[in-house]
Amino acid sequence: KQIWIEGNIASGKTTCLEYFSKTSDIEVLTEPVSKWRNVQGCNPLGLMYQDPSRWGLTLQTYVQLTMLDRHVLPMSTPVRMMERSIYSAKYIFAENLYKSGKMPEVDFAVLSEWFEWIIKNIAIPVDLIVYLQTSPQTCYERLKQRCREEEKVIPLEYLESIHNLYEDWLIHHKSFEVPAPVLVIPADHDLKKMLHQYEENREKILMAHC
Ligand SMILES: Nc1ncnc2c1ncn2[C@@H]1O[C@H](COP(=O)(O)OP(=O)(O)O)[C@@H](O)[C@H]1O
Ligand SMILES: Cc1cn([C@H]2C[C@H](O)[C@@H](COP(=O)(O)O)O2)c(=O)[nH]c1=O
Repeated sequence: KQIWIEGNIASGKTTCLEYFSKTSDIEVLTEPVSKWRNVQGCNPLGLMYQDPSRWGLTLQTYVQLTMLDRHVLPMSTPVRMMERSIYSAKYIFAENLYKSGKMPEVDFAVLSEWFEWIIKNIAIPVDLIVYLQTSPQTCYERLKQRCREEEKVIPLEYLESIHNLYEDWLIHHKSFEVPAPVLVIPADHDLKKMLHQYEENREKILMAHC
């Protein structure tokens, strides 16, 4: 079973995965953010936030590669939970850069051709998408609390755009094809309630498509 945990920046994906990582026979793959912050001594994530028009393609190309690298890892347990996917990198983040006028058309076209080639030629199986649905305001507060250096420049409006793209994709089915059933978990609640909800949904999540 392959399960993707999707949601806005600082919605609680890593915290959710940490919780499930305590279960035996589950492999948890977190996002390779450390790579996005340091590739051979360069920081494409930081560069993108400083100057998205110049560095958006650089970051998104690297995100696409590192996500693909995660997707093709052989499974070592019956269940794999992965933080986001090559799909959300493209449908949410690259799309946001392009739609907001910060990614030039030619950059978006090249990235899109790469993406289309990958999903046509390489199997990227998924059984369930768990969407942690938050308000942008909650994410904004959690983002400030987490205090990742590169993200200090993120305004609330950025989280609103990411939120709207997620909602159009996974809730309203208005933008792109959704590759698996979606389980929506309301995620504005405090940690105690979130852990309770994860427990309540444990079977639904781990038995995806049985
Ligand atoms: N339910 C919650 N209530 C309050 N704070 C939370 C909750 N879940 C996570 N956090 C905190 O919010 C920040 C972002 O959470 P994280 O799990 O890293 O999100 P993501 O992986 O989606 O970016 C972290 O500082 C984390 O400790
Ligand atoms: C997938 C993806 C992510 N990013 C950025 C967004 C955030 O600043 C970090 C990921 O952190 P999170 O707390 O796990 O959401 O990376 C991006 O710019 N482009 C992408 O495709």
